[in-house]
Amino acid sequence: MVRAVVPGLNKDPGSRRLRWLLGAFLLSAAVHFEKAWSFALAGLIEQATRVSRQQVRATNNREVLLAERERLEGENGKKEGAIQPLSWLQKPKPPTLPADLFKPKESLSQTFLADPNYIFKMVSALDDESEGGKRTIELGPGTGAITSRLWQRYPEMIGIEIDQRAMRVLSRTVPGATVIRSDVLMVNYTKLAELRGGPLSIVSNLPFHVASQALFTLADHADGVRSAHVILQQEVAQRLVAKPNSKKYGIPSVVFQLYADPKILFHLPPTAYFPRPNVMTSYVKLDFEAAAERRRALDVDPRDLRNLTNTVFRYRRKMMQNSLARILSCHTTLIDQLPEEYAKLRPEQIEPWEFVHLTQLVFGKKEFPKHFKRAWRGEFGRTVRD
Ligand SMILES: C[S@@+](CC[C@H](N)C(=O)[O-])C[C@H]1O[C@@H](n2cnc3c(N)ncnc32)[C@H](O)[C@@H]1O
Repeated sequence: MVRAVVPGLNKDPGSRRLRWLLGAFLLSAAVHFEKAWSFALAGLIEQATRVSRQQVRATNNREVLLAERERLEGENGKKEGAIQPLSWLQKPKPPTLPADLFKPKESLSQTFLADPNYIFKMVSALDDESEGGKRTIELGPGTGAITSRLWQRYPEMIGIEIDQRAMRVLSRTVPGATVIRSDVLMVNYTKLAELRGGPLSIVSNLPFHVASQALFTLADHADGVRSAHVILQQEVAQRLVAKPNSKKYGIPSVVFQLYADPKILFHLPPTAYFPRPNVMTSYVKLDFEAAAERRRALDVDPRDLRNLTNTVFRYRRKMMQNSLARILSCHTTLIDQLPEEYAKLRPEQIEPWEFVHLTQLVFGKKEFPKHFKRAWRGEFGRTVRD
């Protein structure tokens, strides 16, 4: 065959090797051509099969969806009607952050408010009257969901944020706002109030992991704080307002009902945030100004009051005489043993003002002030023990 294709090769005896090479080349070309052809054929077949499989799947989906729609329409009494697009069954998408924002950190409790209606309601509830709102302080402004609206109303406000990434975004979303990089637990609110010319109005969607600590920090600086409007987990909010003889009654109930008048203003569902928390939340007002007179009349060292409540609530199920035994034996107190009226009670049965009385007895403070008794008489439906 090679001789026929290249006739000149026959005459040259030295070209025998060349003839063999040419023959081998033509043979391998034929084999490769066949292989390539079968590959191409296999590819075409595979693609055709995939398309038909997709079609089958799509048909199945459509049938399932239509069947589901008919079922639901039947349940709702709508037997007939125009065919709706299949997307009607899809759940609404949760709100997302704009593409250029960072990934929220769980360790910083970064659940950002995403519902403008709740933000509007939150800001509307504020009543700071300082010049330009210079005493308005936002704790943890994050990417500026609240700040952008707050700043329009209070251009002299200050934000306190720990995350530098959030601060970078804030400098773009609310360029005019002043934000300090700090930990909200480390701020000296008394000093800040002095610098801003009076008690502060705090507003915050508090990071959950430090929410209680942040509130106790504010209580420690109660005279430097006018009010705190804060979002808390509903569970924590309910503990602030719980009354004696209930499961939720505890240390926060005693401290904040004495130091600020806590009030739940409204609740927010998880859908108001991105990412969604798996708990309900509440917007709470703590009115430190309204409770100022009472706070001053308490006449106890707040640390003593805290020490006592912490001790007794650590042993919720124990009677006071047992849980306080160690304090009574360790400290030089005005009393050797608890008065009868308290001894057999459990901490959850004792009202906030009675904890003040107890602190004064145990830690040797002044006589329980008469006007204080009057102020509290009947407020919790009980009369003062004499
Ligand atoms: C629940 S997010 C609220 C963000 C924003 N205010 C909003 O509502 O969308 C809490 C914010 O507090 C910040 N944060 C967390 N721990 C903090 C701390 N110890 N001190 C200051 N800011 C903190 C987080 O970085 C985050 O921006």
